Amino acid sequence: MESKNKLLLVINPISGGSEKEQLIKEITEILEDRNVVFETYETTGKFDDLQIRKLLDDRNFKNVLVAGGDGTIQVVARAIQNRDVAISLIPAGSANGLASNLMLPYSLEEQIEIALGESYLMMDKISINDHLCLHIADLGINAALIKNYENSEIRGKLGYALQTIPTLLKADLPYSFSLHIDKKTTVIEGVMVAIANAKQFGTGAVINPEGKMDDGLFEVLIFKKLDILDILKTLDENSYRNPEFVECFSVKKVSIECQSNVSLQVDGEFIGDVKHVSAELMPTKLKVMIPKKKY
Ligand SMILES: Nc1ncnc2c1ncn2[C@@H]1O[C@H](COP(=O)(O)OP(=O)(O)OP(=O)(O)O)[C@@H](O)[C@H]1O
Repeated sequence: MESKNKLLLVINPISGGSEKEQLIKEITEILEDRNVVFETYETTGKFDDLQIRKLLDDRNFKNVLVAGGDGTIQVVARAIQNRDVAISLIPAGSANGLASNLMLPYSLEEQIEIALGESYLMMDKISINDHLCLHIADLGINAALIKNYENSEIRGKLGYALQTIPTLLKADLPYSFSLHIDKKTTVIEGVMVAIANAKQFGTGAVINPEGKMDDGLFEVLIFKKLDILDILKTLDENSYRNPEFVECFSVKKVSIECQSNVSLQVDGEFIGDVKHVSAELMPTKLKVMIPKKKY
């Protein structure tokens, strides 16, 4: 009785700090115009993954269209687990890190066309200290900045900017990391270790130019110092990377020990201050709808 192509629209009403009434109205109009059978679920911030999982199991949806930020995409990906259900995106968060890697068009019409299209990517998933990572996690100065931002009153880009100097002053740089890869241990000093499935942060900084989200590998990048020129180069994907600034390993698994507690963030969410990080490719992938031209 249920249509195989029925779509579940998941909307986060608070993501990106913007009202969603107009967005819901526009999405609804486009889907109705195209005779798409769909249901809408608005997140509440509580047990959303369980609620969405129940909807997927009860109603046989094959596609979930997510209007939200990276946190909302995470919730939906956790609900999907290893089910044969695709995820498609309408970027509506504050940073939209994952969406920025998929080269999605700006227009809502085109985003929905991609959601209803045929092109998809089987995206790798990483488990990091038992947290799902789809995009980029990091250990060090960027995660410390996210922690301080989350504890501060001022939101948005200004909020981040205001936390930069105090974060740098408080940080005990450089950190000392021991990386264990394929039974080999490398001890290295740096300001940040990134564990990256994708190429770039939502800000546009391309920290992992070699990154491919469907190659069965992820990158571990050790940023050795805070060098403004080298940081600026990350804004240009093709620029030369100074090996004194960043070192990169492509892996399926890594464990990292820190000499003292270091901040960890996963897909933009601060996780905690940790001494140990264990990251491993998960056995299942996530089907993500993408534009026809390869991302
Ligand atoms: N109805 C709701 N009320 C309050 N919080 C909610 C609601 N629905 C979802 N959330 C919260 O929204 C967060 C996810 O937001 P998301 O990352 O998608 O957007 P964002 O604008 O990028 O967020 P942030 O600025 O926090 O990164 C989760 O912490 C989730 O618990």
